[in-house]
Amino acid sequence: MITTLTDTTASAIDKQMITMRETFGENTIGRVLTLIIVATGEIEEPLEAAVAASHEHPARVIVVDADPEAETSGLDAEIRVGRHAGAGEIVILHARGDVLWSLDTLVMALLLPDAPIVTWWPEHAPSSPVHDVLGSMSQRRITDSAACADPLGTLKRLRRGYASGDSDFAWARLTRWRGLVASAYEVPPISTPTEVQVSGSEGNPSVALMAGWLEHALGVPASVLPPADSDIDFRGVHSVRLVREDGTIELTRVDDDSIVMKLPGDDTGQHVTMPRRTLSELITEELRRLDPDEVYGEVLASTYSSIGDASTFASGKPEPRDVVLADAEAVAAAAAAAAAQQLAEALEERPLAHLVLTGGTVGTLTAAALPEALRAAGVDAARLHLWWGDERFVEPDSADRNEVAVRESLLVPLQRDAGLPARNIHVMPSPADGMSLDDAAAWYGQQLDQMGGDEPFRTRGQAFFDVLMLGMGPDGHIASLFPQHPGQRRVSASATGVTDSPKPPSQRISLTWPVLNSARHVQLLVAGAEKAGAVADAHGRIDPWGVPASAVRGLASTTWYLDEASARTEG
Ligand SMILES: O=C1O[C@H](COP(=O)(O)O)[C@@H](O)[C@H](O)[C@H]1O
Repeated sequence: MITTLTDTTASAIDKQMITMRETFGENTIGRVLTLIIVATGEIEEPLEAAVAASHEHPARVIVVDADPEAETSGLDAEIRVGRHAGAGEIVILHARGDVLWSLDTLVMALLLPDAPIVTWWPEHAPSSPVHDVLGSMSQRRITDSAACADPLGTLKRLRRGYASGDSDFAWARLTRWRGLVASAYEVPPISTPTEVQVSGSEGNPSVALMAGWLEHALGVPASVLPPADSDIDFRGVHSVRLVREDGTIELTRVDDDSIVMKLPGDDTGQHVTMPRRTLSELITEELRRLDPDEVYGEVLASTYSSIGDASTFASGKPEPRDVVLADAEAVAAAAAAAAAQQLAEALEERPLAHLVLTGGTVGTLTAAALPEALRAAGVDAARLHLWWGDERFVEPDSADRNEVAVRESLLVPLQRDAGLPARNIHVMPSPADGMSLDDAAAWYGQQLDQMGGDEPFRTRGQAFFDVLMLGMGPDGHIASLFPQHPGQRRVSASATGVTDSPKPPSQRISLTWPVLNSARHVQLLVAGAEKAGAVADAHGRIDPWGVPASAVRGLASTTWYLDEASARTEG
């Protein structure tokens, strides 16, 4: 039985499910878990797999089909029970616009009480599943890097954002391979291989993980080679070779259903049935074990042990340019006019535009110049969203707050005179919101992830913010990312709590490198001779650890708005 609800709510969905269950005489007692599937449009294939898995793991399946691009807001739902839902029950949520803001509350209202929660992203893996708004409520988080646009890039991002409880189908596809390799290896006399080779399709994450696993387990470097027979479509791993003193162990996939295993001294080899695994087999296996797969985490970490270089987020983008003006007021006026123009252009292309504000002396002056600049550029403020690059974690009305510094000059006039909705002003939390610093940062990061989708924050090809304004301290810090400060190492979440800030107040919230590097246009707003040294340093190579201001770039442009004093280099 399938029922459709249009423009509905969580409580209406819940009521309808109870009615349908009563009609069918079913109860939820037999359901062992809630499976959340996050998809965009392509829901039938994962749904079919989940229905198949439900025979072994009766589940409530909640499919979240989110459309952040929709111009209207609303929620439609489809409820499937009985033969359309296998041994489970299915709720499909088609969420648009503002509804995405309350996705967590919406899904929470539909969870099975006291049952484990698993979230599965069949495509578009978030970089840090545990920080995703739905991932954060789940014990188990399943991605499929092979189904993403850039599989190896995705795997690296997942490594950055890994938390215990994450798993990926590129790893699950190796379970049988790993079993066979281990049993072949254990045939006596056991000796450490001198050479390890994995061949498979280029850019395939299972191939990378197989090589990583062998290196991790055997302590021998594994080389990755293309498949010997390039005419055959070898998805994933084609062969594994362990060269030992007594001969070579070789396992080679010969077709979709089998592999040939050769042991030292056996040139013919034996056929072993090992069919490629279907999506339903993969999800069924994942649901079988809800405890964390720590080996996956270890292999992921050792495969990409050197991923930590924040400079990768800024590299490959257009070189910055300088605009030098007489003084701080002129800098603020020019930057505000340019930002207004860029926002107007953004609104010609998209329904909403996103501006990130900054604290600091010139940032505050620029914000004060914005209402007039936006009016002159014809920007519809009702379609603007305002964010902050950083905030001091102090009481909400403290003069130390970056938001307080622009309240009267920007926020009040834009709301009063230009129709900026209060809900579009995304103020960072303060201690009065009742959260710890870390929870407040995580909360803000989730607001961003929810609004922007996770993908734009981690890739070089897309942007979420239209204009990002940044002040810079004399030490070269931007937002609250300070030179040589451990706070800037956190890149898995969108926002981070910073303690022991070298500049008071000591507790702050800051956007992180990948998010700061997700803007179309970046403006650095600087004035004062005391900043000339940092300006010169930041114009050198990209060096996030030493000179944070060097490591943020926009996809379309990065402009340094400087007064003459800060632009002056000695000699
Ligand atoms: O503490 C901060 O400082 C920087 C730079 O401020 P400035 O007064 O030297 O211009 C600012 O960009 C940041 O938002 C703020 O929190």
